[in-house]
Amino acid sequence: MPLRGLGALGSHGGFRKQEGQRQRGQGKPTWGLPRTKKRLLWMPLLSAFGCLALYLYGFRILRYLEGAIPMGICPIATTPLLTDKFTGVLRHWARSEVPTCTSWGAPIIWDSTFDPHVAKQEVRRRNLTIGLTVFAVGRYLEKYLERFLKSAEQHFMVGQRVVFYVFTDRPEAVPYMTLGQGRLLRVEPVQRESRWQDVSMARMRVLYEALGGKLGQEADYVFCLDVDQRFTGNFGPEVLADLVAQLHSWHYHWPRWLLPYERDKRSAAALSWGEGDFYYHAALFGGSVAALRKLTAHCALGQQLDRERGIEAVWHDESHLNKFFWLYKPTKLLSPEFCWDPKIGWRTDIHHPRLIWEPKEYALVRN
Ligand SMILES: CC(=O)N[C@H]1[C@@H](OP(=O)(O)OP(=O)(O)OC[C@H]2O[C@@H](n3ccc(=O)[nH]c3=O)[C@H](O)[C@@H]2O)O[C@H](CO)[C@H](O)[C@@H]1O
Ligand SMILES: [Mn+2]
Repeated sequence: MPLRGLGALGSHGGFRKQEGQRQRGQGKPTWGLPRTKKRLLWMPLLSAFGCLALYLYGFRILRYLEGAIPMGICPIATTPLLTDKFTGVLRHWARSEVPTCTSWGAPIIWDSTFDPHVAKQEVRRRNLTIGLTVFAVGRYLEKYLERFLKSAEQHFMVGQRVVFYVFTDRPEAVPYMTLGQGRLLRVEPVQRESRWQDVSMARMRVLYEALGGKLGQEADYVFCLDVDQRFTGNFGPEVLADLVAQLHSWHYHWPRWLLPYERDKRSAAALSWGEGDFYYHAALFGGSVAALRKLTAHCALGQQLDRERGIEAVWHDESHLNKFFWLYKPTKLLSPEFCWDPKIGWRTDIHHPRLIWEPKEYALVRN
């Protein structure tokens, strides 16, 4: 439709100009070509221009408009009751345009709603160690791991005791890193699955085992991340809680019925049409060791049951994670600023992205 509109506008404009010139030139057409030929020339030109504009900007405009879909806000009566174990009283008033709490009373952390120093002191006072797990299997290692780790060393839990766990099929290829005091990196070998979907899903079982072993003994809280991203800003203890879920940057404005949950009732990850709170991103989740043991056990079991039935959830581990968070509500949600895709473009509610997606080069890393 817009193309036809543009074409029509073009030919109309050309016609009007011709009329005007004919008057000034006493009836003689000043342009060399007859009117129909000119129209034939202009129409495809303008249509091609319209197509190009739509291709280049149409998608961005749609994304931009999507940002205007209201997300709802936290009821005033609830806000004073909400304090966070790590950051104390949350400044809900600082972000009155976005929801800062869930219906079950969990805070949603946005930029400016917390005082980072309070959480830092709390972690030191409790002498906590924070784990960060990442998988780099196959070509994901060369493509993403070094930048991920360097950015994590720069921005993740700065000044805290941190243990990085890299799970890989080629431990010898993990780049050497100089780490700050109280920070260490462990490399854990894993088997390489042949399908990328299986690599992604196998993380749940591997993490379950690791949390029951050394990782679970060394760390108090753990964050489990995709490797195809990098930290761009301070990612501190304000994100800590018993069970932490990440709002998916592509879906946080969408109405619930549009969210890409697994709908096939045969799958262990299935959610029916009335179910689901938010759509959570599997590229980042975290919590206490005990809570994550429960989460990873649930997802690994769901994936196993599906495999036995010969089915696979639409978004693999992410579908099972969304089912888990529907059944067991997260105690803290992170705004999309904590895992942002810059491809979406500018949004008024995204003030300070702290972790951003790397460009996806599936052809390079997955095949
Ligand atoms: C928005 C979106 O599309 N999200 C889903 C999509 O994420 P992604 O498209 O982000 O998946 P991905 O390719 O990043 O895979 C997930 C993670 O597994 C690791 N990895 C994966 C494959 C591999 O060969 N080697 C390796 O190391 C790596 O840490 C990677 O970051 O697909 C995943 C796998 O189904 C999950 O369902 C995600 O939730
Ligand atoms: Mn990813």
